[in-house]
Amino acid sequence: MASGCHVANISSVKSLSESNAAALIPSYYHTLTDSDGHDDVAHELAALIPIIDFSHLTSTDPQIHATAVRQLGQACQDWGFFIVTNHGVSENLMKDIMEKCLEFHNLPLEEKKEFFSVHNPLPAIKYTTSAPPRSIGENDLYWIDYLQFYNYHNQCNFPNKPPGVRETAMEYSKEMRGVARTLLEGISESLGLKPDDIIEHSGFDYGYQKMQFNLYPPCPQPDLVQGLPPHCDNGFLNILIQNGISGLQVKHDGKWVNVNPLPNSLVVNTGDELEVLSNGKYKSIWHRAVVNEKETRVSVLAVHGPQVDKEIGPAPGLLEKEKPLFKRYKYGDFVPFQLKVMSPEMPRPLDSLRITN
Ligand SMILES: O=C(O)CCC(=O)C(=O)O
Ligand SMILES: [Fe+2]
Repeated sequence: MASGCHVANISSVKSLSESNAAALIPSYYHTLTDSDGHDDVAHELAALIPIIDFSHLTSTDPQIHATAVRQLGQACQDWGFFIVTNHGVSENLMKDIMEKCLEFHNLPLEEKKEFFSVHNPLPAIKYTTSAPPRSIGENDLYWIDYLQFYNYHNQCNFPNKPPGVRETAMEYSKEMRGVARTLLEGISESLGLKPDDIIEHSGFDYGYQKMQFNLYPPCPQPDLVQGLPPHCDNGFLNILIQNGISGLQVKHDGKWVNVNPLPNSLVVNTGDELEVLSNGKYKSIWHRAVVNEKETRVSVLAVHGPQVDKEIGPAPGLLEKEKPLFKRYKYGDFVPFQLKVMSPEMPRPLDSLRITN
């Protein structure tokens, strides 16, 4: 890491936001350029983000199920982003995990610093500030503090503070894995495969899961900064809940679209490994988080991927009829390379896995 890197000297965006020093945001936070600013947001498209009724997907009526599978496939193909309703995850559990997220960020800095890490991209538990999850300390900083923890290889790396977070996070992560599994079965079917094809090929049931507690404090100059820069996520399906404050934007048809929170719904996006397993049909999608002047935005993310030591590639069932567009690779070898800042103008790390001829 460059010695001039600012992130090592910053305690948290939360404390910066709460101090007078925030009145003029330091220039190293100015990452929202004119060409990619708030003006480019296509507000008219927000209402078109697909909504998937999860109860239709799990319906025992074959026709209702088949329609839901078709809608899910269409949503993955057209948007790579969709909102899931009637998912059956308890509202109390969703409320509890959001509260634990906020309680974590409200802990004294000294307590949070136990998990502070800017150097190691994949520690078991990591708290950091200002750096997007895909970088390890650039001089472009972002208006976010976050805690992330991993749950795979039968390891449960859940934090032990604030009190009760462990139990809530364990229950929530189990629920999210279940939702992701059912969605993945539907997606597999939508590709003409057997429901458990993707799950089996990738070792999903023993797969990678990452949880992330994001905090975007109020920002006096929201038009200059970004919470998270444009990026694509790794993994299959990433599930986000948020506290009713807008900020997430998805790139669709070359324009940014606000993903406005719908009460009690889950926001789902497709990640790099779904692009690979679907042999390029369901693209990993660009998104970013912007911030606002008045309110603290909180989001909880659950990322789901293949088994870390498994070699994966386009689903074998698809290759009976088509040529592979991606090389096979071991997921665990690739994850660290995905932890890099990207922009829609740059080739994605995933593109290095493409078969070009
Ligand atoms: O907080 C959000 O709305 C987006 C979070 C996100 O995209 C991420 O953490 O990868
Ligand atoms: Fe993301």
